Amino acid sequence: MIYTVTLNPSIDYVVRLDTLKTGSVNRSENQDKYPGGKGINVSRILKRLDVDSTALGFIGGFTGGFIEEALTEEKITTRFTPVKTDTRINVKLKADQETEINGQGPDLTEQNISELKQELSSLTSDDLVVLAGSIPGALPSDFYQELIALITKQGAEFIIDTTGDALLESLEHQPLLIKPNHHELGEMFDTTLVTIEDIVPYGQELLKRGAKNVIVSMGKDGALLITPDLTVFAPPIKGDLKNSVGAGDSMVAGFISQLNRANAQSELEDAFRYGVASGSATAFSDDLATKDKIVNLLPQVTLKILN
Ligand SMILES: Nc1ncnc2c1ncn2[C@@H]1O[C@H](COP(=O)(O)OP(=O)(O)O)[C@@H](O)[C@H]1O
Ligand SMILES: O=P(O)(O)OC[C@H]1O[C@](O)(COP(=O)(O)O)[C@@H](O)[C@@H]1O
Repeated sequence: MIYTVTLNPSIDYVVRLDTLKTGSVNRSENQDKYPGGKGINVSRILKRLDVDSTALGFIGGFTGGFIEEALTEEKITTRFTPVKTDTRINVKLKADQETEINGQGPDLTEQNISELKQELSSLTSDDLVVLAGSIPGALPSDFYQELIALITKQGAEFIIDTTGDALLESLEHQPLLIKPNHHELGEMFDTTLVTIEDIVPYGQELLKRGAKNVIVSMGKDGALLITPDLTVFAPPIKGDLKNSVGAGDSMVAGFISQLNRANAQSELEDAFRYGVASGSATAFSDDLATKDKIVNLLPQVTLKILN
């Protein structure tokens, strides 16, 4: 079974307007509300690709209720830990540029924390846990380390999609996949990465530190897959950008959807192909991508083997 853990879910409130004038009253053209948070997005795309998962995490208040209902409507299994304060609302402003305001996160009690850990207490070596997104301020910054200890003790695998020290500290526990974007990768090493030649050595460094596979996403400039046996570049697919929120999560989900854990080279290449199609399909959609959109883009994915 695949479990996704979203410690800090959100309603993504997408507001579309022509231009955004700060310091003035702006009128939106239209707006939408979507269940969000990185693990939840992974569960939503997996479902669309006919792969079941169970969504875990902290959820609370009327905003949490909206998310649970939306996921139930999409037939996604949830086993969220209920908390007293409201799940955050993240504001995504789509004007000539995309601007995001991501909220803090709910207050959590010791009881909430142990209930979430309890959900991870009966994993087996057949299970894969996706840890994705920011850690709410109410939790210690090394909270993912605590979850990783629980997961690996039971022989389950994990994928982690987060940033900074939380990501770097996870590497020695050999995540099956990590997927920083090139800005996040640069920040981790206190540098700026632009070209493929800049990025590859840092991706390889993440492998050396323990990651089993690394994808470095580069937004409209494509993506790199770096494994111990191959380095592959996927040039960007051309299309009209509608919404880049969730493109990275879609890429992770597309990749996972094709893994049957044999880890063969061709399997990783196919998984990467699905990842790229899923990321781009979401970038070209208002909400997360549909299966049709992903499958239609697959023939446009080209892979350039760099070694
Ligand atoms: N404007 C775009 N055009 C084409 N593909 C895109 C675009 N934005 C994102 N993608 C695809 O989705 C992937 C993930 O997007 P990215 O923005 O890098 O992730 P994140 O949301 O984690 O920052 C990219 O590597 C690319 O394959
Ligand atoms: O947990 P964080 O880092 O605040 O990110 C949460 C936000 O990221 C998203 O999951 C989108 O992530 P990506 O664009 O990286 O795929 C939104 O749904 C959500 O609002």
